[in-house]
Amino acid sequence: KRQDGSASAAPAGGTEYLVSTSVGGESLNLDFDTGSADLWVFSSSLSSASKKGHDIYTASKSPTYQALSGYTWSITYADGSGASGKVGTDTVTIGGTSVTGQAVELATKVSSTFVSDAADGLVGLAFSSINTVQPVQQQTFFDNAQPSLNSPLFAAYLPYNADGAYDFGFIDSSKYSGSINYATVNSGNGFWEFASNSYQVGGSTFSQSGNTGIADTGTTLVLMIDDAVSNYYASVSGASNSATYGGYIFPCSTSLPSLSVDIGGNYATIPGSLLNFQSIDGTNCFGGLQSVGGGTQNIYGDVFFNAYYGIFDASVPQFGFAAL
Ligand SMILES: O=C(CN1CCCCC1)Nc1ccc2c(c1)OCO2
Repeated sequence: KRQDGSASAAPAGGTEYLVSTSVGGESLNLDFDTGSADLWVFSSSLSSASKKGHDIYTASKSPTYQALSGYTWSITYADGSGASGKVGTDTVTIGGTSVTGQAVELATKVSSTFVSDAADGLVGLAFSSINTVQPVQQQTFFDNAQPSLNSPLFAAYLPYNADGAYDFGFIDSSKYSGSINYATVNSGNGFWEFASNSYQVGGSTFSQSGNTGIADTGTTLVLMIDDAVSNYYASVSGASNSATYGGYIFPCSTSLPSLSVDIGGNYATIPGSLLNFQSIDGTNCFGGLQSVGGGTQNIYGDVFFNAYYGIFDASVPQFGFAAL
C-alpha cells in the first residue's frame, strides 16, 4: 500500500500548526486536531466579513465535489468556539496521502475566534464516533485513508518554534530519540484517551489516580486538573492565578521546574523551558500549563508535542510517545 506520506506543519502565531491541504484541487491551510473528528473548511457560502483573511473552498469550482443533500453539521469546541454548515464529498490530499469521497464539511457559519485565527478550517483526527454530521455520521480522513496506508497509524511531529510534520502510515525514526513508550487507548469518548494516574513537579510525585489524559494537537497548551496546576505553580516563585489574563502568570525571569505526566504507566517529561508560553508585558509571562477547568481528563496539547513525537496507532488502539 503506497499512500504513506508526510505533510509539513507550519507554526502559526505560536498557537497552532497549519498544514497545506488540497480539497478538490483547492489549497487551504488547515489545523490538524486529534481532539475532534470533523473535517471542515471555510466556504464560499460564508459572509464576506467571515471570509476576511482566509483562503476559502468553493465547491462549484471543484470538478470532484458531490453535495450530500440535506446533510448538516454543527460543532462547539471546549474553548467555546464553533462552526456549522452543510456537507459534501471531495478528494482530499495531505502530503502523499489522497482520499476520494472524503466528507468535507462546508462552513456557512463560524464563530469570531475562527475569523481571527489563521486556519482555513480543521482536519479532525479523533475517532469517527464523535463526528457531528447528520443524518449520517461521516468518517475522518484518517479512517478513510487507513486501507491505503502501510500501517494504520499517523504521527505528529510539532517541535517548538519550527516547522513540524504529520506522517501518515509510517513512523519516522529520524524525528525522535530513544525508545517509544505506548499507552493503551480507550476510544469510548471518541478521543485518543489513556490512563494518567500521576505527575511529577521537579522531583516531587503526586497521585491523580483514575484520571485520564487525551493527546490533543488542536489544543495549544497542557491543561490539567486544578490540583496539579496549583501544585506546579506552588514551586514557581512569584506565580499567581490572574483573573485578568485567565490563568497562571509569573515573572519571566523565573526558572520553571519540569513537569512529568504519566501516560499509560510511563512518564513524559516536559522541560521548564517549554512551559513558558508567552510574554504578556515583558515582565510577566503566561504559563504553558493551565487549568482544564474541572473533571478528571487532562489535555496534553501542543506544549506536550513540543517535547514528544506522538504516534496515533489505530491497530490496538494505542498512543505512543518518544522524546524529540
Ligand atoms: O477547544 C480546544 C481545542 N479546539 C480545537 C479546535 C479549534 C478550537 C480549539 N481546547 C480546549 C480549550 C479549553 C479547554 C479545553 C480544551 O478543555 C477545558 O478547557
